[in-house]
Amino acid sequence: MTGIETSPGTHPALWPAPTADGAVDATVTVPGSKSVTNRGLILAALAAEPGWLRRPLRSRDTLLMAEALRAMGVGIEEGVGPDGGGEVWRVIPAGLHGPATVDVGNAGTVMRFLPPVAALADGPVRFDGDPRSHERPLHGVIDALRALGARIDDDGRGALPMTVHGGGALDGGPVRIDASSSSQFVSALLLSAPRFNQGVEVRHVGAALPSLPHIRMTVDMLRAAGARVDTAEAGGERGVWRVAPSALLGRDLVVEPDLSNAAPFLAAALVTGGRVTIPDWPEHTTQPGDELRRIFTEMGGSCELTETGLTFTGTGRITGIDADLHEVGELTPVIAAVAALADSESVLRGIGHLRLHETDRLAALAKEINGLGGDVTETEDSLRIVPAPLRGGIFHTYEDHRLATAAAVIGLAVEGVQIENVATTAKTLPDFPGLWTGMLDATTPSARRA
Ligand SMILES: O=C(O)C1=C[C@@H](OP(=O)(O)O)[C@@H](O)[C@H](O)C1
Ligand SMILES: C=C(OP(=O)(O)O)C(=O)O
Repeated sequence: MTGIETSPGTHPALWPAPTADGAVDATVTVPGSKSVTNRGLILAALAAEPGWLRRPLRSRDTLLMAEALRAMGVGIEEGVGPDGGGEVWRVIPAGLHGPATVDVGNAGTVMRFLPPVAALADGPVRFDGDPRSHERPLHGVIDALRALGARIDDDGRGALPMTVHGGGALDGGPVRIDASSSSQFVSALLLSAPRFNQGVEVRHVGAALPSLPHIRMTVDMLRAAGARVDTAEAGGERGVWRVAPSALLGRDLVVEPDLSNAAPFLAAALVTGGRVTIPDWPEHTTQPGDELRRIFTEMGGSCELTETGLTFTGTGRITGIDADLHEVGELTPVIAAVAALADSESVLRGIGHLRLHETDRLAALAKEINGLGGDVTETEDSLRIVPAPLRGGIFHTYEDHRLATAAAVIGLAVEGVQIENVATTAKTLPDFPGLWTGMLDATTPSARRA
């Protein structure tokens, strides 16, 4: 399938993935949600008054977002809350200015959510990022912004690098886009739309739209900031979202833990027959990671949501799963890792769009799990994972944070897994190796398996 190439002998640092010598029994405080933090930053930057983000995620993707907004004139002060209770960012909106340059890294949220903001700036904003950012689809945002009145120079591929020539305002209005390759096209247009002269009406045309929970997150956060949004769920047309022009409120937003980044830790409970508690798991949330409760329960564990958080308990026995992950695609790598350790076959469906994520995740997962002796086959939009005895070896990660955390899950049960460039986890999870070894250190001898 799509070529995932590795050149022998050029491995950036290899991290020996720790094996678990017993059942984990730990409480793991997972840092804030990437998706909530980056939406929170945009909405606060576009508001009519200052706002706060409490417990924001401080990782590569969110720092790139903050830096880009600062480059356009927004004030973002990073500090500690008055009660000493964790990090707080104060966001002070200001007129949006160009010329500015934006480094998007390999952050989908930065490369898609910021061009509509840049269209409101009063000068040119140049966008560029990691080599992979040139390959990730952006046409939905570029074409839509042009249709809504923006001037954009790109090289004609509908991808980065590009310059958005902000004109100080944008007409807005109705627009049709094909967002089947990324839900972030829709979220991008909706987030800035209260500041467009006519708001926006986005109509998705094309094949099925992935990651609907992330669009719900956009809609919920817009409404919480005072925007008026019409959706199919509120009685509107299917595949159509309308945002009215309005001022946005400055909020005091507490960022939820990143439930997708809780995945490897919950998986550790499943794989080792142990128990992991994630504090502050929200009772209601739009984060796709909430689906892990159902998915990992089906794979053999059980979970309990209490005031302390979510406690997930495994039995040490893992059952394969047949699951459509179209709406929760970013959970796939860790679920695939667990499936590779299961005692029956798994099929993960509806995930063709993952070929356009940080790397081609279907090709990368198949190649790397098979490199350890696994039996994974890909179709254009699915993975079939058949149990097979795994052995140690190098797990390449292709600068994909979720490939690295997936490898760590396999490493719990398989001796000698070496993870290439584990530092790539910093895209969304600061100090993953520290959190991971901390979880394993907290394994109590009484909880260890015989
Ligand atoms: O809006 C968001 O915060 C996200 C939407 C999803 O993107 P796609 O729809 O491109 O999969 C998800 O995979 C990504 O990690 C975060
Ligand atoms: C797809 C992902 O990220 P991005 O926001 O870069 O699209 C992800 O985090 O799994």
